[in-house]
Amino acid sequence: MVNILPFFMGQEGMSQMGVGMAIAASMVVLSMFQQFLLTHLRGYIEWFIGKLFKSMDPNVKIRFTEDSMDGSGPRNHEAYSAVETYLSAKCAAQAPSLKANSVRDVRNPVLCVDVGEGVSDEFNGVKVWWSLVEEQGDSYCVSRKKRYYALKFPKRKRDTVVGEYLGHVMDEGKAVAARNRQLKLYSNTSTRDGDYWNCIRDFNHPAKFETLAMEEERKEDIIDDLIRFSAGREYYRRIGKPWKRGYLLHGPPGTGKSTMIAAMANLLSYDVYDLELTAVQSNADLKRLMNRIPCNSILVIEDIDCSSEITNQREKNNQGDKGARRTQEEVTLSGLLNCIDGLFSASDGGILMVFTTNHVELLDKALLRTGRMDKHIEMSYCGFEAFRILAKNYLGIEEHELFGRIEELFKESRITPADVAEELIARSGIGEDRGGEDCLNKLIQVLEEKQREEAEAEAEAEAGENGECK
Ligand SMILES: Nc1ncnc2c1ncn2[C@@H]1O[C@H](COP(=O)(O)OP(=O)(O)OP(=O)(O)O)[C@@H](O)[C@H]1O
Repeated sequence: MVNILPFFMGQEGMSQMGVGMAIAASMVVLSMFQQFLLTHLRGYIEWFIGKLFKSMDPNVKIRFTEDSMDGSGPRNHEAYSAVETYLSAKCAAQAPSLKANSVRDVRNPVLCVDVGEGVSDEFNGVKVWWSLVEEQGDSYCVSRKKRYYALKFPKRKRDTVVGEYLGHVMDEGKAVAARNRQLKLYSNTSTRDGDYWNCIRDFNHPAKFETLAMEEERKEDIIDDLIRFSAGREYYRRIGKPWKRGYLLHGPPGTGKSTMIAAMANLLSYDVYDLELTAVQSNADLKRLMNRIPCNSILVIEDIDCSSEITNQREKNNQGDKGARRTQEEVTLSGLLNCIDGLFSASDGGILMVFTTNHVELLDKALLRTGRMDKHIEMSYCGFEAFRILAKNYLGIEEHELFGRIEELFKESRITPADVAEELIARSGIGEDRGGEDCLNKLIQVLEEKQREEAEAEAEAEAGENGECK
């Protein structure tokens, strides 16, 4: 192709055009440089101003992120959940806008603040402020929003907040979560391959200590003991003993032993491991089962006297009638004692053992001793104080003119709380619907009847004795 530009523009024109192009190019380079410089300078200035503001800010901020998107792993989520549960109680009272989250294995929905909302808290005189923040995800995952709880507190209180308050939030959050947990009931199953625990169902027994018919003072003593036990992490660590405690509930049938176990589980929020001793095949299987009981659980062995190998075995051994017969394929008293002694719980929580029997006199003394059965509770016939609780539970009656007569009768006749409950329950639609007063009159009749029977039995026994004497 022929270059015709010099023909039209001449040599001078050409050199002017070269200068123009050079100027244009340098303008472009300059503007690019300016843009580059400005962007970096702006970034630097922003960073500097941010730093300056931060250094002037009298508060410190800590983030608790929702999940491990930042690579900090599952422990991060544990802290987030603990904060959320801890704050749920504060939120209910303070936050204007709340969200209810349904959480797996938790009975009630967990309330939390809505995004952008906050709640305040106070600890040892230090006021702190919590808020829930939501941020857009990073460039790789823009659609995924990132959430975190931001804790703001005064810089000068850093030691108290970091050193004490955060530990308090974690402990309290975990404790609240444990309290709200859906309890489970487990039972042992025997197979050809050995024995194992089977979750039968959710444990939803409604029994509570408030509704348990028992003298107030004894109830308070038991509640106090249980609460001290469940909060005994430091105590058991200090004295160097496994975190476990044994209860023996003894008394006639229908005096509330099973009801008390349910009340204990509900009070402590412990799962229940109901051990059917007669179904366990050997000492080795028993040991395996016991070792699989997690902390924060109640191990229940009901009617322990009904296991023939367990009751007063030492006496039998001394007489030599059982020792020779015993093989490895059965649970023995010494096997049970070893398992109880070897039961070990981690420092995360305790294990409560509860044994029940209708015949405490049949139990071997080795089983009854402290360390195995630390607290013996006699569940006995219904007294007037216990009756008052039942009347309140079943009839909603706290005072009545018939109470005087009932009190007198309770002094003279023996009736179990289960039998009293049976008389009072009729009003709640089970059986014929009687009024509260009718129920009390019926109870009086039953008590009078019992009194008569007991008097007759006594008279007969006396007559028998006199006859023998003659
Ligand atoms: N102390 C009590 N307080 C409240 N209710 C009770 C009490 N004792 C018994 N009851 C009532 O009687 C029923 C039977 O009681 P429970 O099964 O707890 O007795 P138990 O002592 O375990 O009997 P068993 O030795 O036969 O197993 C319960 O469902 C409960 O309604």
